[in-house]
Amino acid sequence: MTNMRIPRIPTLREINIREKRVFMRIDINVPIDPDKGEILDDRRIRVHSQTIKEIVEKYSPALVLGSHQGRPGEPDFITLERHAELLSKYTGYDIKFVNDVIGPTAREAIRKLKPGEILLLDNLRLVSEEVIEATPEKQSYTIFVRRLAPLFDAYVNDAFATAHRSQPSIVGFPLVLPSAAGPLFEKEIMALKRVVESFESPRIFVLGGTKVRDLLRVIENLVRNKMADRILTTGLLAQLFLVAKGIGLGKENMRFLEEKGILPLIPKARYVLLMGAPVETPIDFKVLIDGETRNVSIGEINGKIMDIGEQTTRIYSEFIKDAKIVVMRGPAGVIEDERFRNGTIKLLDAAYNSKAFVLIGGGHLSSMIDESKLNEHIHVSTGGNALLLFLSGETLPALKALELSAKMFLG
Ligand SMILES: Nc1ncnc2c1ncn2[C@@H]1O[C@H](COP(=O)(O)OP(=O)(O)O)[C@@H](O)[C@H]1O
Ligand SMILES: O=C(OP(=O)(O)O)[C@H](O)COP(=O)(O)O
Repeated sequence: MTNMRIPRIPTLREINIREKRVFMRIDINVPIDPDKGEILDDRRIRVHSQTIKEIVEKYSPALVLGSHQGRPGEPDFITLERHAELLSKYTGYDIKFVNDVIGPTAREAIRKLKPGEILLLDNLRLVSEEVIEATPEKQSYTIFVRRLAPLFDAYVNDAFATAHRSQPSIVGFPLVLPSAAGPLFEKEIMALKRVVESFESPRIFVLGGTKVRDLLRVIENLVRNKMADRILTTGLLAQLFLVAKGIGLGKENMRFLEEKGILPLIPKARYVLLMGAPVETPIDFKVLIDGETRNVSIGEINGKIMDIGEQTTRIYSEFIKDAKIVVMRGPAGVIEDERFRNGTIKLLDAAYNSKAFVLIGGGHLSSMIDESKLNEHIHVSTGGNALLLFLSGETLPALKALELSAKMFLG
């Protein structure tokens, strides 16, 4: 058991939304093809469709949905028209769409909505206030919240993947309306609780990908909170730890790590090792050399590291198979190239076949999941950074706002 505290969050069982007017924040922010503007992966839309259906069937509210998509100025900042079509397809309900957020057209559409009907507002980040982060108190006074809140009886936050943002649609409404976490948010928290509050061991963290700075922060907290028995490193994180241990990776990989801004993190990596972080590093890699792939042991690395090697994959898989808790975040290799997916696929296979409770987070890793192999022991989180920050011991603003809301409205 760790000493992390999870705030008490109000759920839909504690507020009344039956046939009420409800604003529900969801996160259907999905990868978009930068040239065509098309949705590349709709997993988040499919997952949210489940909970939307659940809520409508159970409570029949006049349900208004809000989500962001991308960030202003980025190619993935698009309107939500196509998202509404997909939500209709996956829920089987006619989900109305309004190309407005807080203006007269949106407010009229919200007023007209009847119990049992569903409306999706346009991209919430079309309102400039939505991209500013501030305290819940401050956000509750934004024009965004003041325009919309009077039209609703309750607020529901089902956007776990945005729980680390202190934006009006996440933290402003809970201070002015009776609020609760939605079913998906609750499910995500239950899965995280299982990891942070469990006594079961061994607990294995399989950390890879490229977000090395964030991962070091996570590891530091894992050590402080005594949460991990082993941390199996892959991706660029593994390369950093090997360099920190004084193992040469060859010029090409060192140049790559330098370009990615990873070398300045060496002192921090040495610090977490000295703190006693149970970090394991690969003993071999799949490399790309003169257009050819080769499996090489550390100590004789030549070429660009692209994936963990066969021996490492085998040994890591054994650890995963014997674990009681497994948390996986970030792919083991350059999965965009199918020649370098083997490590990631095999580690996921070990997780499907283990008896452990498995928590999988992050977009790239989730895109490698074989959905036919999932079972009740595996939780695929919609969260990326939210999950990571939570596991690293930080208080997520969405949780804090819901906790404040419970004190204000539920006593
Ligand atoms: N050895 C490696 N060299 C370069 N990139 C890597 C390596 N291993 C993994 N990656 C990259 O990591 C990226 C995904 O990492 P990240 O964004 O942290 O994952 P997620 O989307 O799950 O949060 C992929 O684009 C993949 O190519
Ligand atoms: O995709 C998201 O987070 P993620 O990149 O951590 O998975 C959320 O929708 C938050 O988006 P943001 O990082 O633009 O605030």
